[in-house]
Amino acid sequence: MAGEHTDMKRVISTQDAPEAVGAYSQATTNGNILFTAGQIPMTPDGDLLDDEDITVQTRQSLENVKGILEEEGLTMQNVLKVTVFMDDIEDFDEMNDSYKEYFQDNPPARSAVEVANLPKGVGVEIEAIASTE
Ligand SMILES: C=C(N)C(=O)O
Repeated sequence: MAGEHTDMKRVISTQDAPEAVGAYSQATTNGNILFTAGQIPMTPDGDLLDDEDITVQTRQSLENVKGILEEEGLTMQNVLKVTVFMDDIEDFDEMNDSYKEYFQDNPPARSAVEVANLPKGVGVEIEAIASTE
């Protein structure tokens, strides 16, 4: 039947990424595809790295993405699409250098954009869409 849904939405929760700082889940999946929330440079213990340079902030954001994927038995190789939000596009090269550490071969599609402000005053926020297969 058209519009029939066979896979239910499921919320993913892990201690390997920071708790949500607002009304959202760390990630959701329907069993085929997984969406992470935008990950900011906050450690799983809740330490905010907003004063660190973009290299460090990018690494922590991606460590959080990685932690969420690992909760589901996935790796960064499962990632299909990434969106990187920065509060200053001049940070692009620095962000990209750290980013490359996580996606060496066949990197996912990506959009990288400057936005006016990010939650908690951080410099970067990164979200990912991954295949669960
Ligand atoms: C940090 C977020 N992902 C949010 O506030 O939606």
